[in-house]
Amino acid sequence: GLGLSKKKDENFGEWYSEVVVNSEMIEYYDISGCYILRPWTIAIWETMQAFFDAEIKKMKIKNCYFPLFVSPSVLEREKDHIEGFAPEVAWVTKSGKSDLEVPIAIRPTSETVMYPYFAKWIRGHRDLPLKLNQWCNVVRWEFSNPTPFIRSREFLWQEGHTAFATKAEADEEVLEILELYRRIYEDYLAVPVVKGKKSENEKFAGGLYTTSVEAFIPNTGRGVQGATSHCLGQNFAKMFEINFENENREKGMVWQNSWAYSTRTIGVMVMVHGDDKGLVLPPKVAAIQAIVVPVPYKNTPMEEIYDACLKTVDTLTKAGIRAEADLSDNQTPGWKYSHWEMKGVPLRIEIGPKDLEKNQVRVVRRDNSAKEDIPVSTLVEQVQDILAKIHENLFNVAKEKRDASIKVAKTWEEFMEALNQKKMILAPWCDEQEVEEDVKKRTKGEIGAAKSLCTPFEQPELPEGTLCFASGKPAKKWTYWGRSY
Ligand SMILES: O=C1CCCN[C@@H]1CCCn1cnc2cc(F)c(Cl)cc2c1=O
Ligand SMILES: [Mg+2]
Repeated sequence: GLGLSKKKDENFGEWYSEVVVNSEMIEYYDISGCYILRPWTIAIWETMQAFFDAEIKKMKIKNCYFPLFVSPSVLEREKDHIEGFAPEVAWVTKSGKSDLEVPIAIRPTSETVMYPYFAKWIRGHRDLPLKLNQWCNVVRWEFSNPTPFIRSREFLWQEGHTAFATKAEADEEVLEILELYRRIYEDYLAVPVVKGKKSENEKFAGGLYTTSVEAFIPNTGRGVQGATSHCLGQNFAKMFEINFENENREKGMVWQNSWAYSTRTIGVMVMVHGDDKGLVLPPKVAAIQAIVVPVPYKNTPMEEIYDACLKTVDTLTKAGIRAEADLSDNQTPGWKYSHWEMKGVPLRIEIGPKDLEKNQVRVVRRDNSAKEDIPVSTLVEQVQDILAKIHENLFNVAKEKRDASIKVAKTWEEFMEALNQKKMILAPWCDEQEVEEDVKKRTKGEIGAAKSLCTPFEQPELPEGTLCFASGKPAKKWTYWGRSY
């Protein structure tokens, strides 16, 4: 029957799998780590894509499309860039019955695909800045436990690749894009994130520095990297000889960035807002924001009620609200309530005989189950207002839970206690790489080691003489630590 068999606070992993399937977002597939993304998912992806695509167009970034396939010589251009990643590269080795002369890699990311052409297209300073983005899929044959949206062998993303004459321009764009990622999480998905800088250990090895927005899943006590914006410095320019002649005819190498968010964003939203009745959709990304359900009463004529439902949908739609009516005649109202709650529709509007009499509708919120009778005359503005309140409430509840999961630790004991309480830890750190390596070793366990999540741009006061929680050396910064996806 309807309803989840697992509870979020009791069996999170199975609860999550059930929610993404029962809400009709995901269908499992016969190849491990691959999932079918159903329309309920794609509607969310398209809403975020519409926002992000419009924003990067304002920044004069142009969309392009590079091939899925990468030749080995190009992929392996820089040994140290990929040596750690080699095991997750997927290869095409045959066509039909015959072996390919040379196997061809499927892109896991597109630096090595694009940058030989950046070198060809960039000659003089007039060719700069070159700012490209592509919406595509990538394949990484990961072995750690696959999780729909969060960790899959193929996923959808956008990857931006830009080249500038100066570092200052690159630095500025890194943060402009990071702000767009914060807006995707906080303004669309109602998920609070922390903006910060990755450690030398956790940054993109091929780059100069990495910034990210970090989310947190209180139920599992794990951080999750929400999106990344890297400054690549001139490393790839050197590797691929991407240089240009500047105004005074000097040869210079370009300064590059690369940045991405993926369908992982959707998994974070499900984990943060979902409950024991199923998915809870933030209104901005809900394909249906209000579902109208007729409530028949013994012998009242159904036509009147159906007409009122269709009229309500029409009124709301005209006001730009995504509304639909569920007039299916083979399910009871109760069944419909459970079905649309499972799919996370933010608002349900019930219309029965007494609602007709009083020329009102009954509105029920998905986030807090609040019920309210609303006169038809003020329906549009009140529904708009309630949808805004739902977003705000989802964000505030998530932020409270996230903040309650943060513990400040100044000693190793405090750190370990908080880690075992599934917390995200804010600790003073000496910023030494081997100390981070040591933290990973000392926290290794079957549920994974702790690592640095980011050094938040918003730094609390660091009193003189504060010592590193792990090494006891003088601390240089406050950094978030935790287990992660
Ligand atoms: O995160 C982004 C933003 C968008 C463009 N790319 C960068 C860095 C990607 C790192 N990375 C991540 N995963 C990888 C997996 C691989 F198999 C290989 Cl060969 C390389 C990589 C790899 O470089
Ligand atoms: Mg990876």
